[in-house]
This record gives sequence, structure tokens and C-alpha cells, in this order.
Amino acid sequence: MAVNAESNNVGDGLTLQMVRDSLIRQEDTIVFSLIERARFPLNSPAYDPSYGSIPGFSGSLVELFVKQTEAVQAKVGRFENPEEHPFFPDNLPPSLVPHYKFPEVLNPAAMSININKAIWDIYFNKLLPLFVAPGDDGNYASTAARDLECLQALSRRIHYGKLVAEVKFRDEQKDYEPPIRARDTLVSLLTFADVEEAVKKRVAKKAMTFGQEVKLGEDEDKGKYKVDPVVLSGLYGDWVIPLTKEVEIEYLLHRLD
Ligand SMILES: C=C(O[C@@H]1C=C(C(=O)O)C=C[C@H]1O)C(=O)O
Repeated sequence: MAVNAESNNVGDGLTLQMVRDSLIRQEDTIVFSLIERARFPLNSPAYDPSYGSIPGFSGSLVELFVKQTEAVQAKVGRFENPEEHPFFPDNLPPSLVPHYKFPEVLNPAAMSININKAIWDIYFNKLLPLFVAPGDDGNYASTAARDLECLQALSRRIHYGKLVAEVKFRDEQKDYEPPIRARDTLVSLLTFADVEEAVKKRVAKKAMTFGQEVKLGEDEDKGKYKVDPVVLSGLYGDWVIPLTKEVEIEYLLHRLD
């Protein structure tokens, strides 16, 4: 079965190229969602637990938004898909809709891997200040909605490392088994420096293409982008790719359990 272009679901006959094609497609979603978030300034009250002191809830506006949205999404089955990972997995309501039998590609150990806590911390503390302007325009609800889109797109991409690792393992099982058993370093085995370079270059190009000011006539504003392409490419190189590799390593370490 092929990677489904709409849902990104994968089945048997999975190849590294298919998984990489999906990662390339997911770049579009990530770049677009970051551009959409950058329409708003930082809006720090959305992240401040003391702002508004929400009745019956101890946390920030964005935490409230994400918890409530994830609860609704859980009820309609979002997290039944092994490619989706909640940010607040505790006490999520069960799905109310019929179960769809997603292809079982991954080793069951994959179920226990969820690095969304790290993704959350890095997104709010490291990434956001890099690509949004400082300031406060009061649009906290829209800001929180954009944040969740970014977080979910990043989380899906980073946890795709499980699939990347599974295919690499199947392709080169003989090479992977000894370091897994020895709990040895796997990072050099699964790193493809040329692919990483291509990813970073393509992300910069997408940031230029999707983030350009589109104007009619003479006054085209060449070289002005909604989000700095260098920043987006750096964000991939410094965070998205290393976190994907972290998921790959975590998955492989449990692959023979
Ligand atoms: C995802 C892969 O594994 C590693 C991580 C990459 C990434 O996150 O883009 C790219 C190349 C590899 O070093 C891959 O090989 O495609």
C-alpha cells in the first residue's frame, strides 16, 4: 500500500523514499503554519498562567485551549491514528466513533514513545521567539489556535521518526541489530548528512516561495518574506531534525524488545 497523500497513512511495502516523500509534504504544512503564527506578535499573556485566572483551571490560556481541543479531537478519534500524539495524554476521553483499522507497521514499543513534552517546551521557549515579533495585540485565542496547528504539525513530523527508523531497520537489519543489543550509539548509522542538507535548503526555499508578498504590477517587493527563510531553515537544522533523530533512536532501542 502506498503512502496516502491525504492522510499520510502508511502500510506494508513501505520504503524509505515513501517516508521521505511524506516528510517533504509535511514541510509544506509546517512552513505554512509557522507563517500563519507569525501574523501575530508574541502575545505573551496567552502563555502566562496568572493571566485572567481562569475559573476551575490552573494553567495558561494556551494550555486550556490545547487541552480542550485535544479532548474534542480524542472523542472523534484523532489519537486512534498511530501517527498522532497528544500533548496532554492524561485523562483524555475515549473515542466515540467507530475504530478504523490503521495499518500496523510499527513495533508495539512505538506506542510508549511520545516526546511532545520536549516539543512543547522547545516550541514555546526556543522557537517562538525566533520567528514572531515581540508585542501584544490581544488576539490570544487566534494565537493559541495557530500555536496548536504548529505544534501538531511539528509533532507529527518529529514522531514520523518512528517510521523512518522502522524502514531503516528493515532495510539494514544486520547493521542495526548489534548496536541495538549493545545499546550502543545509533546516531551515525541513521544519519544521512546529504538528506539533512537538502531538507534545510528546501525549507528555506519553501519559506521564500510561500512567504513572499504577492503583488500585481511594478511594485513587487522582492526579498521581503513573512518569515525569514534563514530562521526557518535554522529551526529545522537545530531542532526539528535532531528531535526526529531522537525519536528514531528511542524507537530503535526498543525495536528488539
Ligand atoms: C529522517 C531521516 O533521518 C535523519 C533525519 C533527517 C530529518 O529529520 O530530516 C534527515 C536525514 C537523516 O539524517 C531520513 O533519513 O530521511
